[in-house]
Amino acid sequence: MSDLAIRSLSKTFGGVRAVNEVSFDIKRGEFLALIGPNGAGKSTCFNMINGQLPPDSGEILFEGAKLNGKKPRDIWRLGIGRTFQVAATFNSMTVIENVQMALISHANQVYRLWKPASSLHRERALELLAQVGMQDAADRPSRELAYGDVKRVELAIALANDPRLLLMDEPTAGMAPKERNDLIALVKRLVIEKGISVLFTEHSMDVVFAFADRIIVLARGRLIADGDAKSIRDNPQVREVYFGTGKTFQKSGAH
Ligand SMILES: Nc1ncnc2c1ncn2[C@@H]1O[C@H](COP(=O)(O)OP(=O)(O)OP(=O)(O)O)[C@@H](O)[C@H]1O
Repeated sequence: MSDLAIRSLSKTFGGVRAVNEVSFDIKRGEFLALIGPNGAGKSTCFNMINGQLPPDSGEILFEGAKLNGKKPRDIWRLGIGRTFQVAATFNSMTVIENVQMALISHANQVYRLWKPASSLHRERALELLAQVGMQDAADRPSRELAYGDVKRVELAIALANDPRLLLMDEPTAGMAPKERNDLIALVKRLVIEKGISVLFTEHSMDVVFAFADRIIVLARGRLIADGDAKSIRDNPQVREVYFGTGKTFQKSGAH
């Protein structure tokens, strides 16, 4: 069974068909990239899957259960995580406190208990920080972190919820090429180790072609291609969409 099945998903804003009859699947443990030029409908697609935006029509099935109409919190509780822009309180806490907060919140959601102890979940938080290579920064104030390190902590926070599917909308936005590569390599390793599925958008084609198991391409709301790196690179329609907007697959960070 596929983890996530998207069936004929559509969304219109005014006269714009932002997402137009889009269908695709994600299998368990798959690292799937969603690409496409600006305005292709990627964010709209993400926001329908995570419950922020109701679809006009179509179905979203997670492990066979329908997600349409569910609230973001309920979708999150079902095991679909996402990387957020960090919370307003992020800078006022240490790195480990931020991860502990996420663990406390997860425990509260799942077991309905609340124990406001600062030592709570410290061991598990350290484990999560180790998984993203940030254990040595555990007791540093979060406000001192470099941008790439904030992204790693953000990932640890998302993992605190034990997701089976992780949605990452432009996780490397604003990062230098080397940092992008490192973050996506890290996510790929976690995908393999934990057997979770990831749907992500990324503007650097180098990164997408190097790490994604499969790539789906949106253009003007429609899905125009679905395949591995080679088939996408060689797809004439995909090439036209990118060359037509002055973008190439060659440049790192091309957008
Ligand atoms: N809330 C909204 N109201 C009106 N139009 C919207 C809204 N959100 C998106 N759109 C339009 O829908 C289309 C798809 O936008 P979307 O943000 O999903 O594309 P995208 O592929 O994520 O683009 P980008 O790469 O620039 O982030 C665009 O034409 C956009 O202007």
